[in-house]
Amino acid sequence: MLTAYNLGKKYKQEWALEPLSFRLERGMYGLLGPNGAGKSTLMRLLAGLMAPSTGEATVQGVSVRSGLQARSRIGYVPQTFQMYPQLTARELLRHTARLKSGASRAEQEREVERLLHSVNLEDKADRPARTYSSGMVKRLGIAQALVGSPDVIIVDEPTTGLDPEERIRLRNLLAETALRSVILLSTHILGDVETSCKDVIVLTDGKLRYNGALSGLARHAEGRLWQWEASELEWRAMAQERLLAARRTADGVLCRTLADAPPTPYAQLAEPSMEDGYLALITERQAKLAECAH
Ligand SMILES: Nc1ncnc2c1ncn2[C@@H]1O[C@H](COP(=O)(O)OP(=O)(O)OP(=O)(O)O)[C@@H](O)[C@H]1O
Repeated sequence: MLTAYNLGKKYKQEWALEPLSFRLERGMYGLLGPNGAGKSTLMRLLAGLMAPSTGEATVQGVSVRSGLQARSRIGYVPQTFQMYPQLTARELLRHTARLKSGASRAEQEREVERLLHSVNLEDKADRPARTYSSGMVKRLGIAQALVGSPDVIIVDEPTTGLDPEERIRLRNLLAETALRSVILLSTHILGDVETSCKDVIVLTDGKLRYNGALSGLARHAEGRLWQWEASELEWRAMAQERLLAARRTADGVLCRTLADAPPTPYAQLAEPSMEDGYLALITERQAKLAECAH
């Protein structure tokens, strides 16, 4: 179990992450938010890599800042995983196993082989990392985070740079791991969250905006999602940035937008998806900021 109690981070006078609290049980959770929302700050705080300005995070009741005891319980994969270029995948995983795992050498070896297989790096396991593609480095990053079967795995943008086959393989590996661990994955790819996570955390401007079931996210766009068919001329005259989607039809362009009132007399309320709900959440905030600025 991963818990945040009043956890927050300030840089000088500014909150990068305003104090927040939550409790995550075993399973896979999506962490969503626009650029600068505070996702990396939250992940680094939860991984114990950064001292909070307030509050604390714990794994199974142990503070994530309590050194070795906590480190073996947490696996973290940063957005860009860096390693010594001359090390091979097998060497890195062996080294990580020695540091993190209390198991016997023979068990550590078995785990290294199992992980190389899981991330499809068996064939390249003895080549130096400098010869790896970015997707292979990403997969190696995931494998090192899984060493020692930690209780919590935090992954920043896990599928960026992976081809579709590898993306599916990785998603399945994380889904299987989520049966026994807490997995928090930050991503800009809503599809990854939709296929893998039951619950989601949304941050905007350093604030916790939503923490709950993925299915509940759509509710934020309910009664505010409008759809109508515009002629091509009307569509060209519209403020395009206000449209969530525009799809050509036989007679014109099918438009969707978020608004408190119908944007045209022909617009009808539409059934929102999780993505519409997410966009409603993050644009609400931007709209309020714009109002304040005027
Ligand atoms: N070292 C730092 N010093 C000052 N401000 C910082 C520092 N690191 C991050 N910030 C600020 O904290 C806020 C949150 O940043 P963070 O990197 O956590 O966002 P993010 O959601 O991960 O963004 P992205 O999706 O772009 O990676 C931003 O306003 C950022 O400018």
